[in-house]
Amino acid sequence: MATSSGKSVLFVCLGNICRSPIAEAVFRKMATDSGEVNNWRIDSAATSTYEIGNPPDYRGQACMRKHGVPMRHVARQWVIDSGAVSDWNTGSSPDTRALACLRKHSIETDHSARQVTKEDFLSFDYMLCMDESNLRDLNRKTNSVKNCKAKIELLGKYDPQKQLIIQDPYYGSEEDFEKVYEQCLRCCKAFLESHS
Ligand SMILES: N#Cc1ccccc1-c1cc(NCCCN2CCCCC2)c2ccccc2n1
Repeated sequence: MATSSGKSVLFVCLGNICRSPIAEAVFRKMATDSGEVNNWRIDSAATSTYEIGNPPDYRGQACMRKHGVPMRHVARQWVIDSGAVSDWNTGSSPDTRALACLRKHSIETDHSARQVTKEDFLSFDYMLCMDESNLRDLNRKTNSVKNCKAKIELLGKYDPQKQLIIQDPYYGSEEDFEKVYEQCLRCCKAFLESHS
């Protein structure tokens, strides 16, 4: 849950391995560079169960590395790989101070895809999705959520170049991931500026 002065944004797409992890990483880097990252809770999720637990698509990771944008969405595997000697924290996320340290040194960390939960609708200020089918899926899910807090919008609504839809690059090429990156750059910049 974000602090009272904090704001929160959940980026959403179909599988949470292509578009929304890129949007999350781009927004986090912008918020970090502008000194505001500690005011924000930033996350990403899927409308589907297609890829739960999987890392971001390798084409998206390559695109992020090329642009020097650390990709975070630290997963359980971070704890399992480090192999805690105790079982005190099995299954929990890494300590936020550890995350901050990783982030500060632009150390790339793992991401594991997750599906949007009912709690997300109650705890995020914004749920920003990529295309009309994400919007339909999210709005349909709100039917079973009482007093939804989140403002559900297309991330493309913030694009100064008015490209409303961020197309699914899953069956696409490196260029299609580059286009997703450019759109996320424009939209996240405008969204951050209009909410700072
Ligand atoms: N669906 C669609 C679709 C339609 C047009 C363009 C792209 C996609 C597409 C397809 C994916 N996985 C292949 C099908 C998955 N299986 C579909 C039937 C249920 C069992 C799972 C994606 C996976 C991750 C992120 C984005 C994806 N996007």
